[in-house]
Amino acid sequence: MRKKIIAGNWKMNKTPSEAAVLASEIRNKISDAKCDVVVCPTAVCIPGVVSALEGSSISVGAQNVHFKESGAYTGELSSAMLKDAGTLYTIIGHSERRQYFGETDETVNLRTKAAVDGGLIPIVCVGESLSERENGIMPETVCRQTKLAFLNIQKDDAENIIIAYEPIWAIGTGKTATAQQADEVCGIIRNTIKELYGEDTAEKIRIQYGGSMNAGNAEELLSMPNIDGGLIGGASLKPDDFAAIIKAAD
Ligand SMILES: O=C[C@H](O)COP(=O)(O)O
Repeated sequence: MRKKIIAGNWKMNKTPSEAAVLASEIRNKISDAKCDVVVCPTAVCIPGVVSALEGSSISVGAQNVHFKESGAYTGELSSAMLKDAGTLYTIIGHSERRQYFGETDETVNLRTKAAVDGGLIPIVCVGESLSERENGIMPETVCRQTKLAFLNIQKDDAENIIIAYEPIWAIGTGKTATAQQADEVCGIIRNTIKELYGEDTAEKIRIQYGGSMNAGNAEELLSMPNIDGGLIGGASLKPDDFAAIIKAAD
């Protein structure tokens, strides 16, 4: 039985002081979660959020990580920096990074390796666009993204990586994949992991769904056999809604 994992991606929202308040509000609402809970604020908010959540069971994640350890990479953050600041997870390859910041399957793989080597748990995002789905190449897209993200990742490390399936057409649109659609794709991703590492790894790895998950639809999505959690955008900024999603996961 895989433990569910609910992660909030706060994206480019909240100032450091607002983020610390939000973290405290969330902490007050979910003291007894049975699933893993993660919040991912912007990098500048990490120290305040880490301190607001100190002593709680909620972990902090980053929204990205660079693949080099240090050097002339203006504006970037290494695994070591994030780890030292108190983060345990990092999102990698979110579709917004792929769409607006030139993220490729190759850089997603480099970042994934750097995160693993630096002791961070990657949350690797994959997902098809609407036109890929409509043209019948959704399976090819998610298989390719998954295979390339895991290139040169050892089996022992692979099983700890989290994969987030996020159909681009469902992100921030209010248009959720049906539970059946989401489960089907998470199953395709799990099969890809089985091809790469074998059945035991495929059974252990956790696959989240992300894309307009909210308090109303979380229970159905999270009850599906291949969905092990959620990567939540908008609803993770509302403590009551985020708490309701965590309750649905428990
Ligand atoms: O990382 C989170 C996803 O992009 C989902 O965002 P959303 O819940 O606002 O649709």
